[in-house]
Amino acid sequence: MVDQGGSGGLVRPAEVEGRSMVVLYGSETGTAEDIAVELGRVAERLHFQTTVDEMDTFKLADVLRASLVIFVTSTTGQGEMPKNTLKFWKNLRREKLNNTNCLRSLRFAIFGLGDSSYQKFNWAGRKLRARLLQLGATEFFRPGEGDERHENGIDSIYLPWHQELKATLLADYPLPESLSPIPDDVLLPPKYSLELAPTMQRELPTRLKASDMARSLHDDDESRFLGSRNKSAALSHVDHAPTQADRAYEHWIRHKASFPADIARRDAAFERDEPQRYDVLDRDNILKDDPEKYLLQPQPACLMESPPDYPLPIPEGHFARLVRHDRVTPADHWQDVRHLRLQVYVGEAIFREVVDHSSQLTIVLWPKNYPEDVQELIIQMGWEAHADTPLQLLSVPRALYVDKTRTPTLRHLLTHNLDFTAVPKRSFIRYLVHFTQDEREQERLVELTQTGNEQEFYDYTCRPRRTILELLRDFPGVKIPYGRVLDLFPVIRGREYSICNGGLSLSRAGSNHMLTVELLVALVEYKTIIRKPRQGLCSRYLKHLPVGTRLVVQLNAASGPRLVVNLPSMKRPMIAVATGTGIAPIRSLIEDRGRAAGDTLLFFGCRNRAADFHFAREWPAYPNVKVHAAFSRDSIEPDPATTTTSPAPSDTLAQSLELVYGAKDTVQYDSRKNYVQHLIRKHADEVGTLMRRNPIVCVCGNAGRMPISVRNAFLDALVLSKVVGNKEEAEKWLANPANLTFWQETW
Ligand SMILES: Cc1cc2nc3c(=O)[nH]c(=O)nc-3n(C[C@H](O)[C@H](O)[C@H](O)COP(=O)(O)O)c2cc1C
Repeated sequence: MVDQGGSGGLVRPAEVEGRSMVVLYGSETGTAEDIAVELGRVAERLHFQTTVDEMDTFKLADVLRASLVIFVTSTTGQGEMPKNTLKFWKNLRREKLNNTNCLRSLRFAIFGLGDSSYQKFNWAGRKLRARLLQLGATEFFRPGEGDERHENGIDSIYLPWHQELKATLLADYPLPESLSPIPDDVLLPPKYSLELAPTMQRELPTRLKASDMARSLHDDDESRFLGSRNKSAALSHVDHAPTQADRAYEHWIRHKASFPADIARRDAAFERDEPQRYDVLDRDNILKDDPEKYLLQPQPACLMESPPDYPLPIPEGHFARLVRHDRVTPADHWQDVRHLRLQVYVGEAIFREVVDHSSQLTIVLWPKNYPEDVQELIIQMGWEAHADTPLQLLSVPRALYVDKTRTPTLRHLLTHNLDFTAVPKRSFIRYLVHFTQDEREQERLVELTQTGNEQEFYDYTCRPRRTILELLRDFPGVKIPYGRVLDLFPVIRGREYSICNGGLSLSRAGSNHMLTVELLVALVEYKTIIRKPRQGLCSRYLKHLPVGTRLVVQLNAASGPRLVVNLPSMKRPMIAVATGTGIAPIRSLIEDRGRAAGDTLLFFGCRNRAADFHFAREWPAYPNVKVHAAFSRDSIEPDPATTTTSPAPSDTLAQSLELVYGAKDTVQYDSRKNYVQHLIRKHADEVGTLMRRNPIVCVCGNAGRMPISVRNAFLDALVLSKVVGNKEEAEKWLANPANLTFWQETW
């Protein structure tokens, strides 16, 4: 019988004086964090007193207290440090530390994670390492650089690196004779823990327990209100009786710091109202202001029971409500793209900032799990008896947002906080060996994670994008103790999207300090060898999200320079390149710059004119915006400048490039394709004219090849339009910030 709390029969690391390890990570989407946690486990097995945490939680002085420090960081943006390292990194870069040798007592190792399709491969790790060495720190082990592009992903480099690290640690920091390392097959105590709440606490939320998980937020808050009213009545014998709706609403507001109560009261009417379903058609310019509404298909029917829209206590979060949800690509198109509109309460300060400055914003949404998936997992694991019992959380991962004013249940954590539809990591599978009595299952789980079987592990997990829930279905003997869920399951992370509107369309509903934020989201769906279509958690969540759903979101400034700061910046010419949903931040910029903006050249790439030429009907409303669209799957349209006896337009271009470069193979030019880079070359004269006028140049869309091809096309266009004489000069010209302001947002 597996111990459900999961705390029996554990071996703890011994306390050896002066033997301590700190593992600090910087991570955007959890990969580096996972590796840091695994390295922490390695250190614990070698009896180091170990701490694993985000870089930003540590001061330099704290770092110096540990005998050894391992840094694990991914690279984000264009060679940038992850968000949760920025404070630490800023401290480390202070000028006054230069030439002080202040880190001479620090002994460190570093593992960087990156993707070699980015120009600045692993730059975060490299920058960090260079600075640590500059400040006198000593590297006790060679640096590692994992590459997502490698055949087996980061593991191809990480696995041998961490084996070697382990051997180095044992050799250079030997254990006292009385101690030996804790073997890999022995279970360590959980890092995070929870237990059933004491009976008194359990009694308070019984009304919550009894209610259905799919209830609305109002019901939920009402229960919470009634729960807390019972509690205060028991304590003070005072029982007020305001209307339930008012109390529930007040309760909701008071718990959310970023939403000032006075604004909340004023906006109470909005909260109670149904979302407006019909346009007032006699409003001026309704068709012009909202043209996309009249092109779209009806909102898809919600086929699944939605997760409850309980608001998570997200730091610096804002309340939002989904007010429109449309699929914008035809049902038979390969890609399901959604246009969402949210009303977001931001408070006066942020509202002013957005109105006064630009809307180069991103929005972060936290997806949730569907009740039917949660129920399946509960049954599969045999957690029915405890699923709705209030829990006491003793220690939780940093990114787990739970409302401290209530005792959550296991079902609540599985719905709102834990991601069991993620692809299982190796450490997860290794853990499971302890939780099945079936020898064949144990054998198979060990086999999957053994050194040398990386290919098999990838074939089972990453390639088919098998989820944790599916893996658990394959191993019915595995029964994870509920006490281990925080240790085993990854935390649901927010997903960041560029907003796709700006200017007045963002802030016109401004009387209540409410922004109307639009998103253009391509739902991620894969076909793999597993028959069931694969979906990312957020895509699955968004796909069925009904209008009216309430969410808590974060708004962040997008990376890179502010492009619309004053009138002169709006009057600057702009060359924008976007592919697919990369048009989102560009549309936002175009709306911000308004109709009197400087000349704008937009190169847009998608598959078909009819299916995914997003916002096509809006562009003619902007007199200074000229659009060149490349439809990669439509046959190339005939160029009126050429006759049937002339070479195809692309061939003509190839010839002119040959003239410039002297030989065909010196340019990466594919004469039979129709992508944005080909249009940039084709319209080199227009590009050159704007390039001469100190433009803003933006590239948004897929990471990987696209930005590199676009850059090459710009180099060619600079030569073709005679801005410079040759490609070397073009390289220098493009790199000089005096010639242009460059902004890239790729993902
Ligand atoms: C938006 C974005 C930007 C990225 N930029 C870079 C980059 O400039 N250089 C690089 O080597 N890798 C880059 N990567 C790859 C990540 O570093 C890599 O996927 C890593 O495994 C992510 O780890 P994390 O989940 O801990 O953040 C980028 C990934 C994303 C999603």
